[in-house]
Amino acid sequence: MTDRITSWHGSPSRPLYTPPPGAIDAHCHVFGPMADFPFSAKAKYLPQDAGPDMLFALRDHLGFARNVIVQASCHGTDNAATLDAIAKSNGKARGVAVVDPAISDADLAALHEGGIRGIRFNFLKRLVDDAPKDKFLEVARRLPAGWHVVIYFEADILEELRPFMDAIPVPLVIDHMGRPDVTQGPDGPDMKAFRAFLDSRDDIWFKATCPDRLDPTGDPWNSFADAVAPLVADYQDRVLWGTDWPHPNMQDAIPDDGHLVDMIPRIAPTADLQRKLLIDNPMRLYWPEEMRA
Ligand SMILES: O=C(O)/C=C(\CC(=O)C(=O)O)C(=O)O
Repeated sequence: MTDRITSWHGSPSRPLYTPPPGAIDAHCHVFGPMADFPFSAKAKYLPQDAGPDMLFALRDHLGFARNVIVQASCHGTDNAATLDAIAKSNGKARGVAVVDPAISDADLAALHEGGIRGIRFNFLKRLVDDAPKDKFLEVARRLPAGWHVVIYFEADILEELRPFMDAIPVPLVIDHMGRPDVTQGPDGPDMKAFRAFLDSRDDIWFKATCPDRLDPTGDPWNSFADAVAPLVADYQDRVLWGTDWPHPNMQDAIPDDGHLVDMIPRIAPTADLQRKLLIDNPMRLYWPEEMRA
């Protein structure tokens, strides 16, 4: 691994769709800057810098108000870059950390202070060397109050992960719907299995994200729109949306972020659905104190 890669669009279009005021991009990342926050020795990709200034400029360009920054695997379990971006956001960002499962309770509390509200378990073999379920469960059982667990896996291991996920005692948020094959359509086996999983607990949330990763037909990602719109309609109180900027590992098919935003009205066609997807749902997970006010 030598060359640093660029996986994001240099001049994304302005979306045709205007998000409602207060809209939240609930899945994005920061990379570095490397001089301040070196990448992990175990990183599977080495990106160019994509720090908080760039993220917040994109947020404004696309018409969003807040970000949820998810620790990317290239930073390993050192959450300093994510915490730095949250600290620079003037309260407009919160985050999801990746931790060493042996983390102390005091360090978890410090992450909470820094704006973290969940931890991520990544089961993609191309991104992480190992994913120790027993240790993950142990830390999931002692998270600060109100936190959740984000899980990233591909559709072919959903069933295998079920006993593990069933044992996690806090809400689950599934990245990119567990990467279904969207070309199977809304009633295909992958979507059916994911729906059965969602039906097993009412505290499983998911991100209706990443048409660029999931739809091989390419922009405008019609298969994604067809497969995902019914899921959003049927589980409208537990779905989130995000850009996935800076699109780790997408250097060979970089999406235009403006076009990604234009997917929103196709999967959430009414103002009511859009408010839930972009504001109410992410606020409940990441800024619950403002919901109670
Ligand atoms: O971030 C994503 O949405 C997806 C990723 C990267 C990733 O998860 C990570 O680096 O932690 C992927 O599929 O390569």
